[in-house]
Amino acid sequence: MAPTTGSALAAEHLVKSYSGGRGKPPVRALDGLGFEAASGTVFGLLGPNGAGKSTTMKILSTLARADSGTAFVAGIDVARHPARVRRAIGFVAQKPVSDPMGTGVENLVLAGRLQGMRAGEAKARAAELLDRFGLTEHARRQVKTYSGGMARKLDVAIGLMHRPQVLFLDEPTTGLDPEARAELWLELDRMTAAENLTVLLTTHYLDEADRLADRLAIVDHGHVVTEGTPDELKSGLRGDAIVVELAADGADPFTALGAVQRVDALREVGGDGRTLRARADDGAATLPLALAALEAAGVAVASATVARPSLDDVYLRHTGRTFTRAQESASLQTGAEQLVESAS
Ligand SMILES: Nc1ncnc2c1ncn2[C@@H]1O[C@H](COP(=O)(O)OP(=O)(O)OP(=O)(O)O)[C@@H](O)[C@H]1O
Repeated sequence: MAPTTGSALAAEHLVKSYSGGRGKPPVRALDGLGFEAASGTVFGLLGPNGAGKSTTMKILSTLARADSGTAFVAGIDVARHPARVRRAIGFVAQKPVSDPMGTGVENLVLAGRLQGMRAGEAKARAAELLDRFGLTEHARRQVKTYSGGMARKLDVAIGLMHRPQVLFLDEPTTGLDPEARAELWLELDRMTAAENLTVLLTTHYLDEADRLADRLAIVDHGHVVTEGTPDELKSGLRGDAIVVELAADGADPFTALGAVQRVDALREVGGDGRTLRARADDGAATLPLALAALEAAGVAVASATVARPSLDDVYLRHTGRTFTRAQESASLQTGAEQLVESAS
């Protein structure tokens, strides 16, 4: 089926299995995955390791073929016209693509020439991108002397040399320190606005998906479990989280629990030691009621917070486990597979 008009990316019912190797059953990496992303937006695929994000990206960028299902990029069918798709996209892989012995500008110009740009055009575009990513003063240094954040920015610039309509960013900030991540997020914001790009971003960082994506699909076991803007997904959870820490020398937690359970506007009230948790439709309005109930019961409070639901809460709601736990179990599985591999 052709995508909706205005969508730069469209995938429908994608299925892909890999051989499990050595008599093991095949691995079903994608199990009916589908989504659409509007032109000029950043669409995020969020999921723990092994969820199927990279496989989706490989199919959309023509690096792999789906067993079944359809995919369109910039309105072009990836299975029928892979060469046309390749001209329309830029791909920033997890691993660096630049030559560490070359300078920043040499790497960019080479990438442009490989894409068929003339020398003058490639130099002008390289200068423009070096400026956009704040790399102009480092342009003539070898890339091996760059920090992780600078090298990553150069990778993104290389992916943009030929002015693609769609840019694929596979886990762009993995391995960067928090400061470099925050800086790259800012650059990516500016870049999508300036280049009028559609971006497909994969990430296993909840904060990155929240910060960068206009819309998100949460991917688990090869299919999309839920989709929307980060705010839509979080507000779908109905209500803010209220957390109250009781003072160490205050009344006993059972008295405190009983007091807040009597506040009508609070739901899902629970206690864990001296921490009380509850949900409320309007946390800011309900917190004073909870504090008044505690005071009336003679309970001293050390601190109280209201928090909007996080994407971790969204993930928990749709998959039954926290994102951190899913990520840990994926790492454990990978570790176990590596042990089996090295033992056999
Ligand atoms: N070439 C391959 N051969 C066999 N199995 C594969 C291959 N590539 C991926 N897989 C398996 O397919 C599933 C999905 O992998 P994929 O790399 O798409 O997930 P991901 O969400 O991108 O995770 P990561 O962030 O670790 O790359 C995993 O179970 C993975 O082990």
